[in-house]
Amino acid sequence: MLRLSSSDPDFAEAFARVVSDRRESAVDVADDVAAIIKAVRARGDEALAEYTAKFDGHDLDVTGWQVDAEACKAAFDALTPELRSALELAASRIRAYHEAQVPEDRDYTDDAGVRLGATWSPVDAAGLYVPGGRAAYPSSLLMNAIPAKVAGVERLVVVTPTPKGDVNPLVLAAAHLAGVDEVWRVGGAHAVAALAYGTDRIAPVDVVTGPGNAWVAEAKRQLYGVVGIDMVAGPSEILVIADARNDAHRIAADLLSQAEHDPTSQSILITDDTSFAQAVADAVEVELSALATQETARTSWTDNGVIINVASFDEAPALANALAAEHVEIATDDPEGLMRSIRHAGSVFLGRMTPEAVGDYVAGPNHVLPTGRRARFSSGLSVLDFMKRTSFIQLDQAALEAIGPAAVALADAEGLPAHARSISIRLGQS
Ligand SMILES: NC(=O)c1ccc[n+]([C@@H]2O[C@H](COP(=O)([O-])OP(=O)(O)OC[C@H]3O[C@@H](n4cnc5c(N)ncnc54)[C@H](O)[C@@H]3O)[C@@H](O)[C@H]2O)c1
Ligand SMILES: N[C@H](CO)Cc1c[nH]c[nH+]1
Ligand SMILES: [Zn+2]
Repeated sequence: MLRLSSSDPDFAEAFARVVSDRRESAVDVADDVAAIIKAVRARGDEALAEYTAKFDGHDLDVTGWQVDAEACKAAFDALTPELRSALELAASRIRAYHEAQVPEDRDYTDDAGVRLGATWSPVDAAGLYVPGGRAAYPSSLLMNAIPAKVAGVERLVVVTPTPKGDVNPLVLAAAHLAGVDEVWRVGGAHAVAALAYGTDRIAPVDVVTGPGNAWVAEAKRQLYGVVGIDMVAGPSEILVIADARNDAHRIAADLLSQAEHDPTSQSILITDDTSFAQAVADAVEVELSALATQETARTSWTDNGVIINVASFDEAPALANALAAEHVEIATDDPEGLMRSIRHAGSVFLGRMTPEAVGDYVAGPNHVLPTGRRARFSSGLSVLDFMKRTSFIQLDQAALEAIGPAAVALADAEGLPAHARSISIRLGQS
């Protein structure tokens, strides 16, 4: 864990290193991922089976490539009442939030008499990546599938790794609840490549969404263009801005909630109180020792944890904007005031009673969020990621007379006479 203070003479340099040393660039997987994609494109299911044996330790021909709808329903029916109502609460809150994102078509006629507008339509098929390496993620299944359903996507295809061949029943139950059409027991970069190019078994999709580790995130990045993607959602990260009025153990728990995802996850604390900084550092050690995920969380905290002391929270927005973290928790007296100055963040959690983890499961907004500073230019998964917009234009003679001559002039200026002619021929000009 790195301790920094904004009053240190070399702070700017040290902080710049924190900003640039993001995990996805630190873990250099681009070449490995390119080779995996090439193999899946060339050898399809054969390559999928090989990588699954290598990374997940099971033989797909023995354990089965796909989980059928009956097995998903059976898993749902077998849920304890407590888990069933938790899953249903999560699903209904996620659905309500995303239903409000459905865009409206536009259709209007402007002053020149030109009819203009746009219609929204869903993609035909969506590939939903549900992580499953170190932990299983039924919550990510809901976060992927519900907005896709709300958008009106017809074919929902889940890929998820099942290490050692063990399928997580809650993932299957969530697939049943969300109305997923196919569940394939493959994960990693190879699963993303299969969704993009298709194989003999898996028909290709139009868009691949969802979170994953460095290999999954890099595969989506490399395959963008072959297939649509939501954004690059890699190893989790959290920035907590907290004052000394917080309980140190609560803040430590928040930092570790993201550290436990992945050894390359990152947790950062910004505080204006040196004693509180030390109290949180000590509390992290205590909280760590009680975690079943201790090994991963400890590696993440040791390698990528940062505590930054600032003289005043006025310094925090500039630091937060440079970090552009996936999650920003603001546990200060005026969280709203700080949020207004933070422009680059995947999702913001306001106040002392809003731990990030509540957003991971049941708050409603999507937990699939950009990492690796990509909140500078991208947003969390939404209904719009499963839709595209088609504009339309309609003119009559009067409208063409009104705006056509300008188009003719521009076409002539561009040296494109056929363009000019296709307009002028309708204006009665030769
Ligand atoms: N940003 C977000 O919105 C968000 C949301 C949820 C989870 N996450 C992240 O998802 C990730 C889940 O990771 P996970 O590992 O548990 O599951 P995962 O499903 O993302 O990855 C596991 C798969 O990675 C592949 N893999 C592992 N080692 C490999 C190697 N050396 N070479 C090639 N491929 C390899 C294997 O196929 C394995 O099945 C975490 O990093 C977590 O932080 C991010
Ligand atoms: N924090 C993750 C996004 O980075 C989402 C998640 C799912 N389950 C638990 N957490
Ligand atoms: Zn989480």
